[in-house]
Amino acid sequence: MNNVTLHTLSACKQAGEKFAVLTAYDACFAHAVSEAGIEVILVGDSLGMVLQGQDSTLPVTVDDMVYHTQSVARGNQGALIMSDMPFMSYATTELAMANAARLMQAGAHMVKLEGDRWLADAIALLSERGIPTCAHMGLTPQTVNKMGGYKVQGRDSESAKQMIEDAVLLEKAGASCLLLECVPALLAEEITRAVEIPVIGIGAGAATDGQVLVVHDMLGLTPKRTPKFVKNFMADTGDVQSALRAYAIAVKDGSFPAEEHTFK
Ligand SMILES: Nc1nc(=O)c2c([nH]1)NC[C@@H]1CN(c3ccc(C(=O)N[C@@H](CCC(=O)O)C(=O)O)cc3)CN21
Ligand SMILES: CC(C)C(=O)C(=O)O
Ligand SMILES: [Mg+2]
Repeated sequence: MNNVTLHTLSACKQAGEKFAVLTAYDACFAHAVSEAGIEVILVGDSLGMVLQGQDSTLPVTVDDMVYHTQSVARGNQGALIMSDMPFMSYATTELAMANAARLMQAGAHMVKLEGDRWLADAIALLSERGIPTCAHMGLTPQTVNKMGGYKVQGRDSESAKQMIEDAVLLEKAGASCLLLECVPALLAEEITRAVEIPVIGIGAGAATDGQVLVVHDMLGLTPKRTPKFVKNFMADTGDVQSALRAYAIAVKDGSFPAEEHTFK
């Protein structure tokens, strides 16, 4: 695969072609995921739960994210690397600048921040300084204590309207990408149409421009109950490389996510 850039993702959106995203936290998975034709690798702070056994993403540090981003960058074969900024590492614009710089120097091509309109200042600053950003909206796991659990967001008309406005506002502030987690499919579709930047979904229906899953979930390796939006691609394939390819194909041909993976 040729090197994937932000331009590749925008071109996908314009052509109506779907792109695939998976997490990877180490060189081995980064190699396998990028070789399978998956456009974007997410070095997610979900590594706190998946690798460290924590019960939320809050304990993950910038040092953890730097270590895993460096490992992923060494194994990567041409995918775009997006790294999560962990809890409180972008609480002020100064913190955001210093910590995003560390992730970019570790090998990220873009950083992801969780929030809504309050992210505008940090996104504007990072973008002006040459760091592309993805705004992660909807279910934002770093605010699990405020949300009172991992719950679908944007179900009432007021919060849905607010989410659409905030998505447009963050695009205007300079966001290069959006990620929508656990929102009703119709709302995700409306947001995807309302912005020109590519939109990645997880538990957000089939209308977003890209789809993401945690790689351990789609390989059936997660010991706990997995969320509704997860499909085990290992079940019908039997080996890791085939499962990764089957996921890439299913995202591109629109067969994943299906109705059963989607919130109404
Ligand atoms: N292994 C793993 N996979 C993930 O997708 C993931 C992580 N870890 N850690 C960080 C966050 C946490 N995420 C989660 C965790 C639980 C639900 C969940 O249980 N959702 C309910 C929806 C409940 C409702 O209807 O409001 C579900 O039934 O799927 C969703 C996202 C997504 N991320
Ligand atoms: C679940 C995805 C979107 C994420 O942010 C992560 O893996 O940390
Ligand atoms: Mg995350």
